[in-house]
Formats: sequence, C-alpha cells, structure tokens
Amino acid sequence: MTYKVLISDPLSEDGIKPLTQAENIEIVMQTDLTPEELEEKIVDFDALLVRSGTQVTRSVISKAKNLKIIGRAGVGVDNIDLDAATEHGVIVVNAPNGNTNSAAEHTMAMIMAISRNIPQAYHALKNHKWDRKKYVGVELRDKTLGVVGLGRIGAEVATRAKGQRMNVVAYDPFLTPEKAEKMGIGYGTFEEVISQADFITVHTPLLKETRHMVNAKAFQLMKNGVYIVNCARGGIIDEDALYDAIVSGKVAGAALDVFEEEPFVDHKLLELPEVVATPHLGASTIEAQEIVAVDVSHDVLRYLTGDTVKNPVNLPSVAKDVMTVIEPYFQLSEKLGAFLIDLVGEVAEEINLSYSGDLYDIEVAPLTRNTVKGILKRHLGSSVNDVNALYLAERKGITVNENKTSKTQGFTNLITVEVKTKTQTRTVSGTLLNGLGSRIVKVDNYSVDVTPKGHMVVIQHNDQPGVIGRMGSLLADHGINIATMQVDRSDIGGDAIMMVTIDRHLDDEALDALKGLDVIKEVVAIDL
Ligand SMILES: NC(=O)C1=CN([C@@H]2O[C@H](COP(=O)(O)OP(=O)(O)OC[C@H]3O[C@@H](n4cnc5c(N)ncnc54)[C@H](O)[C@@H]3O)[C@@H](O)[C@H]2O)C=CC1
Ligand SMILES: O=C(O)C(=O)COP(=O)(O)O
Repeated sequence: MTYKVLISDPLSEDGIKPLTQAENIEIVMQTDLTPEELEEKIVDFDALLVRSGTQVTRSVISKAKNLKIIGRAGVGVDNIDLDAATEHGVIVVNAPNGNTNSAAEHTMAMIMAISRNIPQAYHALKNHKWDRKKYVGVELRDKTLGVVGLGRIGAEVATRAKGQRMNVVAYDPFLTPEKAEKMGIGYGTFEEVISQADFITVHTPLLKETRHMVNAKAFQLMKNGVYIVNCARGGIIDEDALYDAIVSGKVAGAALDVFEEEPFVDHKLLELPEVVATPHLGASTIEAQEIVAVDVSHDVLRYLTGDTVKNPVNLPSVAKDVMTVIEPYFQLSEKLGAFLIDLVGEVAEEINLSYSGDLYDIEVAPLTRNTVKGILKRHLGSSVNDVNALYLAERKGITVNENKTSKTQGFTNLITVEVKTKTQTRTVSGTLLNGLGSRIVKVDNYSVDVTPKGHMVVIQHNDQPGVIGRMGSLLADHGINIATMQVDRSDIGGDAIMMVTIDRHLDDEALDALKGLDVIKEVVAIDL
C-alpha cells in the first residue's frame, strides 16, 4: 500500500528524508496552493504536512476523504481546526521541541533590537542619516523582564535574560513557587507581572483565554515606557490597543514577530517608528526547520504504519513505559467491545469499562478508546478510530464510564465491558494470559475460555441432555466444522451458554435452523 503525503508549506528537504526515503510513501510538495486549490488537491491524500502558513479548515478536512494524519512541523496548531480533525478521525501531531531554541534566540534578538533601536538606526544609516542622538537606547542589565507563559520557549527566554543580568518575573497558571525558585526568577499574577516589568514578552499559545490578554486594560497597569515583545502568536496582544499605547507614549517600543492576520505587507503598527517587526521568523533557522521536519516526518510514518505517535495534539499522549504495559491489551480490548455489541445486537446507551489486576494502577484511557472503537465500528463502520471514538460516542449520546477495581476474580489482569441498551445489560470479561494471548473468560455470569478470534456462535439454551448433540448435527448438516466448544450453566437444569468457534461464518440458513431448535433460547453469530 502506498500512502500519499501532501506538503503544503516549505519544509526542510533534509528534514523530510525519513519520508522521502520510505518505500511506501509518495510525496507531493506544493507550497503555493490557494485555499480553494488545497480543498481540491487534498481529496485523496493520506497525510498533510504544514507549518503556520496553511489554514487547515473544517472545509479542507471534510474534503479529505483519505486523510489520516495532519503533521504540523512546529508548535502552534491554531491554523488547524482541531475539532474538525477529531470529528473526522484525523490525528494531528506537531513537533513541539524542535524550534524552542530558535524562538527563544529570536525573542532575545528582538528584545535587544528594541532596547538599542538597532533596526531603526540601521534603516536611517542606509538612508544616509548619521543620527546618534535619536537612537540612544536603554540597558537590559537590572531591568525587569515579565514573561507571560513560562513553557518551553518562555523558560528558555527567562534563562537567557538572566544571562543579560535582567530580573525575571513570570506568570503562568502552571508555575509553582518551587519551580520559580529553582529557576531563580520571581512569579506573580498576570497583573502583578505586567505592572512590575520594564520589558514584557508573551509566550503562550493563542487560546480563548489568551486572545487579547494584553489589551487596553492591561496597558493601563504597565509602567510608562514599557517595551512589549510578541514572538508567540498574533492575537495575544490586542493590536489596536498596542497602537494606541505606543501613540500615547505608554509603550516605548514593541518588537513583533507575529500578527493577528498573516501574511500582510501593510500594517498600521509598522508605520510607527517604535515598532520593530519580522515576518514570523521565530522558527526560521536551518537547525529548527530540520529538527521539526524530522520529528513530524517520523510521527507521520509511525502513524501510517500502525505505530504509536510521539506528539499527538488531539489525543492524550501516553508515556512510553505506560504504553509498553498496555499495548499488548489493545487487541483484546477492541475484540471485547466488538464481541459484546454483536451479542447485544442493538445500539448501546451506556458503556462501562472496568480494569483490574495488572491494569489497576496504570493509565488505561487508550484501552477505553479502543474498546469504544470496537463497539462503535459495528454501528458506524470503519470511519471510527481511536481519535474520534469518544467524540462519536458522546455525539451519539452514549455514556462511557471507566473504573478500576481490585476484584481480579483470580486473573492477573481483567478487562470487563458492560453494555447497556434500551432493553438489556450484558457483560463480557477478557484477560491476557502470559504467553498464550487473549481469552474471553466470562460472558454475563458464565465462565468460559475462548480466544476472541474468528467465527463464533454464542448459544443460550436450557441445560438438558441432547442440546449439544442436536446443535452439532445441525451444524454438520450445513457443512460447518466446529473448532472449539465451551459450555457453562447457572445450575443443573437451569440456563446455560454454549460458545462454539467454527471454521466459517454462520450463514443465515444455519442460523435460522439453530434458532428453530426448541431447546435454544438465543443464537448469535459473531465474527471477530
Ligand atoms: N514565532 C514563531 O515562529 C514561533 C512561535 N511559537 C509560539 O510560541 C508560543 C509558545 O510555545 P512553547 O513555549 O513551545 O509552548 P508551551 O506549550 O511549551 O508553553 C506555553 C505556556 O503558556 C502557558 N499558558 C497557557 N495559558 C496561559 C495563560 N492564560 N496565561 C499565561 N500562561 C499561559 C502554558 O501553561 C505553557 O506553560 C506558542 O504560541 C507557539 O505557537 C513557537 C515557536 C516558533
Ligand atoms: O511553531 C510555531 O508555533 C511557529 O509559529 C513556527 O511557525 P512556522 O513553522 O515558522 O510557520
């Protein structure tokens, strides 16, 4: 099978070598597509690789019938409609570590540029003006840098600013006093940080909460003559408010790498001499571009070949040690879901998952998604995957509950799935036997021992002589060979279950014939 990968923003050629050198990948690099052309082009691609230039809208995603993965060679994913990707079962991955250093260095360059008017003085000199008085700057030493958002880049900027002998104070909802102390920086609320700072640099993602967080009200709290830096995302700073604050003299200078609307060639902020700007160059170094392209290429390859990705954006990432433990259960969990939904034969209203034994102390959310996928695939087909399983369950009004229990029922590990429908509640439990693979060990209250694989018939019947014989003859009459058989009962002469694995699918004729046997209460054919 060959996978088609579309690269719609300029990516490092060396960086995408993992993809170009892979055997089953066909790459199309086209970095000048209009939004309309992208919608047309994307239709039969399996993967799309972008930077910040391509707008991956809902409309693009819904046109992309084969799309499985969107790779963002960089950090910010605000140009990708994540909800639409999740709904369509498209995983989004990014490369969050590769450009941290470059973005931090660019931020420092911008801080230095505005503190010493370097671009303005350079521009004047290029225009034959030797002006030393106009471009007197300020030192960074002993000034306070306010860092808003102390993540990867914010923390690197803080460390570098300390090297310039600046005092650093930071605001980040996840910043603890211990971490601040360890880094040798101060901390405070957003308002405290921006009101103390001589320079303010923002390093948050663009989110609902961060959009225009630096606004007219925030400027009022700042010191007169403050400098503002944004190498994160346009939109974190309200550009109109910044313009007014510069014109009023509140803000002495601003250095901007990112803007609310990109790209552009005319912008009112650029008309102000106090503004220094670059066209979104924070990550544009040879080194960063190579690393992000390598990282994202590897994740795309991993996903297309069925491996676990390292940097998922619309799926919780799972630590490697956790994955090592739970990975062997993936097949079991999906099969249990598929088995149970076939057994109930109607739409689930509630799915309850219970984990015990070896799975008691470990993150099992990926197994839950996988089980729900197994269930929903029976209703919704192959478009259900790990990315959209929980979203689709919620949209269909199906409640999914996950719990851990110490009741191992004698097994070293046990997954129990319960499905509630309008008319019934049924359960199935499975375990992974060391070296022997998966087993279904319980169906409702009956104990069994069946490998969840291939073609099965689950028969509920009365516990009485002759049932097994009649069932066996009937299958033989239809040319169906029995591979294995398990029987259990509630008590002597009571309800009983028979789980039969057969060599081929139980066709409708044989199914109807089995249903016609008076000793049989329920027959379900299951293909796993
Ligand atoms: N100009 C450029 O070319 C580049 C820009 N970026 C942008 O830089 C920004 C930071 O990137 P990273 O440091 O890699 O991300 P990160 O995820 O490591 O850090 C973001 C930090 O912002 C914090 N945060 C979230 N909401 C906040 C709020 N309301 N107030 C204060 N802090 C908040 C988070 O807790 C986190 O610590 C992103 O917007 C990214 O897209 C990244 C690379 C290059
Ligand atoms: O990684 C990020 O968030 C960036 O903003 C870098 O954007 P770019 O890949 O240079 O278009």
